[in-house]
Amino acid sequence: MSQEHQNGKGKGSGHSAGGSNDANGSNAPPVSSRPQYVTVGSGSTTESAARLQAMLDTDSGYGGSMAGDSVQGWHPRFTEDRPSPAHSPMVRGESSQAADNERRQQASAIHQLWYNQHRVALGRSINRVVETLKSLQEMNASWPATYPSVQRAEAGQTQRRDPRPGLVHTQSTAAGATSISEPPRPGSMRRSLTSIGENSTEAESSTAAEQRSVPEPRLITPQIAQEFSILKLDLKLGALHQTELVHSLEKNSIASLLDGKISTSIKHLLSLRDRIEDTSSKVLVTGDLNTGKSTFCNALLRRKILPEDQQPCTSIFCEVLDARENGGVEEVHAVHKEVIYDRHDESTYDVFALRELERIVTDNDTYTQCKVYVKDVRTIDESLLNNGVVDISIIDAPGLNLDTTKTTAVFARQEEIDVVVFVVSAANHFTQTAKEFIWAAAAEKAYIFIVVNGYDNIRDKQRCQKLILEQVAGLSPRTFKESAELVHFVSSNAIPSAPPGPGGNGGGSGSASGGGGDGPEDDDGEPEGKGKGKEKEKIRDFENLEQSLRRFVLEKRARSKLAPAKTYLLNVLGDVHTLATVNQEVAQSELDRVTKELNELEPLLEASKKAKAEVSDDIDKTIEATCKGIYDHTRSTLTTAIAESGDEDLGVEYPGLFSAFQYAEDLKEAILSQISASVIACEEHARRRTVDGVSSIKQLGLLHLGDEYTDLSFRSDVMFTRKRDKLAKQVEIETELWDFFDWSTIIQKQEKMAGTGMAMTVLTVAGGRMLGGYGWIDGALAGVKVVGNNNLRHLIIPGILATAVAATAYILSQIPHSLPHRLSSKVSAQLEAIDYVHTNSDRISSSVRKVLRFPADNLRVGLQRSVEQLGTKQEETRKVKIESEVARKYFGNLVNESAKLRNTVEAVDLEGPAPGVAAAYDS
Ligand SMILES: Nc1nc2c(ncn2[C@@H]2O[C@H](COP(=O)(O)OP(=O)(O)OP(=O)(O)O)[C@@H](O)[C@H]2O)c(=O)[nH]1
Repeated sequence: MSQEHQNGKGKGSGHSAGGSNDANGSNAPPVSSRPQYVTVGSGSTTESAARLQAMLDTDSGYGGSMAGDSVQGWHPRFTEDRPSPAHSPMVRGESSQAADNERRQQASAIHQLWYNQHRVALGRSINRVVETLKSLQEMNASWPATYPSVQRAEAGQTQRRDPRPGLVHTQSTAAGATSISEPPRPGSMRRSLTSIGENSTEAESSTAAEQRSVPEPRLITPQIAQEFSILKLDLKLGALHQTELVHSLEKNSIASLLDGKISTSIKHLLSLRDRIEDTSSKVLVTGDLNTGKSTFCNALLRRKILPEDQQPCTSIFCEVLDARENGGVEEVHAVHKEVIYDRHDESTYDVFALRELERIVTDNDTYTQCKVYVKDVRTIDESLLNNGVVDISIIDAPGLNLDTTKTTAVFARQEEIDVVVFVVSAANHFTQTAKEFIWAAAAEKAYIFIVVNGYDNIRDKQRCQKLILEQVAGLSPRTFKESAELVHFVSSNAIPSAPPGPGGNGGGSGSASGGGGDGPEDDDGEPEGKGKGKEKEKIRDFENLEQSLRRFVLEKRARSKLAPAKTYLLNVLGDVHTLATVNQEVAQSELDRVTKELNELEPLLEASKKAKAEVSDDIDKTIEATCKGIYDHTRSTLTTAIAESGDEDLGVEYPGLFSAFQYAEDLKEAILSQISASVIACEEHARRRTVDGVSSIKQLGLLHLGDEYTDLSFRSDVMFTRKRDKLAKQVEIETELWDFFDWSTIIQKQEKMAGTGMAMTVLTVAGGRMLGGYGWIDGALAGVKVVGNNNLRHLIIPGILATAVAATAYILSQIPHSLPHRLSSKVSAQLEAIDYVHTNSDRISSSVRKVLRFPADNLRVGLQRSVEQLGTKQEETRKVKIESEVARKYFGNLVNESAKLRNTVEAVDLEGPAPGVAAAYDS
């Protein structure tokens, strides 16, 4: 019974790529660009089927319903080389078969509708999640997201802080927030202990409780860290624990790792989107060596296509596809090693005839896999390769052994593999390799279709079933739960098959007709009727398997095709939700922190600005007042010192007349050194005032700058060392003879004495004034008057002499009294001439000003810097505040958005049966 290729025949509306072998899909569909549902069968579509068809046209997800969304629409490539299949001709004719066909059509249409609704919903969700992830990536670039990390309870470490630009930034989390309401995660996420000691049920004494170190509050519990499934960072660097690594890595490194994870996730989501848009499905048949995998595939195809042997022979992956995908030509494409197969690029494979397959399959040095294009000998009602809804290819994998297990596991993990059929020998049960493979595959695929082959060899069939099912329960509980559908006990070699040649037709659709030539011998030696009965039973069992497999592939396609997308979406959304929640908290705590910081900064800055202005004024005033005080003090001190220098006891002994000049020199020196001493005293005074001044500036600095104030070392002893007063050099006074006569005193005394008696005058001159006074000449003249001229003539000479002697003696005796005054007056006059007092006062006060200005300027600079620093800090904090506000808003929205998206994705119910489908197939 060969299958006819019926392009456009018997279709409600044409298949978009019906009859087109154009690889590029250039043959646009005649009516709409969307592919349309293929009505199969006799062509007699009923009203209800037509209605369903119409629904599919409007809500197929291939076009209309997707329009307006950014969901990727129909891809022409998915229809390429996929002509509509022929339907089984009506043999039984008439009503019962027509009703049967219609029922199947309806079931298929309903299923397609149901499937498409879910597909569109998931497609939309994928797009939204991709957009969400992209925005998260952008946010992560501008505001490095905090990756949740676990604080180890036993470590009791203080939370580490991570520097944000210019400011200290909380790395992990805000203290206090101890938990996050985490939505339930998909899958069987196991909750582990939250921390050491938390599960301790032992009673503890109150003292122990007091002494026990309280673990720091944690925002991220270990469970949450564990629950990261997609965006979990793979931090396997060195011997550090993951959480320690999260802490030890810089925040930006974490952010860039996260960025990489997000990119990978986006890529995967896009490939998942392509995958759910794809109408093709792949079934991987695998199992232990020689368990009858090839025999089983051949039985499914009802043709002896794949080589069967009693010894292991399949060494490469053989993918059996409908020949219509190869322009209707039956042939083998043996794919070269390490190339990606492209049917349109012959350099990627070698072409062989079907009969050469056995040789290729055993020659595993040249090829890694081959594509076997075969014509389907069965109608679409029975065919597994093409059934009008989906194109299925069957992949016969090499038997599992040390060399192939890994390859097959990798193969099974491929996204294109919708169903893994595991063939196990009824006699040998599951080997260790088989168990390991199923464990691994079950984690990936959730359901495994198990074929227990060679059931004909088993005598105690019930025991075999029991033992196998027990093992399945342990290996894949979900598969076990649906074992009626997913675990089948069959004898593949009992299925009649056609030879491999072109157009070969083996058992055909009427396979229930009984065992063909390839059927096993009735080795039980039982009567023929009973033997035939057994054969029929084997065929029925196999047909049941086929129906289940079709259901599994078709009806539960949603699970195999859409479930990975749903699971992945839920996982990624769960991760995004966790990240968003954590980062919302972090952004909030960051915002609180910077807001507080800003509130504190503002008055600080104001105070700093005010202090800067005030302190600057204060300092200036203090310096000026100090300098003025020092100037005045110096001036008055020096003036007094100079004025009184003659009155002081200068400590110079009068050595006598003969050393009068020396005496004058000594006196001069003593006067000068006395003045110098008072200069030094003034300097000392100024020094003390300067020390006070410097110290008060320092106090101001400490008051306004605190620790920021840099104290300058001030050495008061160095003051006035460079510009010393060189008084001796400035004053040059010659001692003159007249200096020894104190004319002013003499004249003064003479004035006082005027008006007294002559005798007294003479006596005075001769006696009393001998000791001092300058009026001796007047006295002498008065004496002349008294004595008379004659007497005078006798007296005059000796008198004059006596008087002169007396006067000289007097004058000389007055030297110690008169000379200091005289010299002091001369020094004073000369010092006045050189403006000595002012110069020194100015020198000292200027020096003080200079010294005080140094710390004052330093303080001013410090205050200026403080204002600038506070200003910069305020700017940065404001920036961080804005960033944190944006981040908090963003992550807050992301929390809601991810939760909403999760609800949408969770609402896509792939677990329940497609409406009406089960009933349609229950026959
Ligand atoms: N009795 C019995 N023999 C079977 C059954 N299925 C397959 N065989 C035989 O088991 C042998 C191995 O079958 P294959 O299909 O080559 O096994 P395989 O698993 O494909 O082998 P490799 O891929 O090479 O590992 C063949 O001789 C088959 O005829 C069955 O259900 N019952």
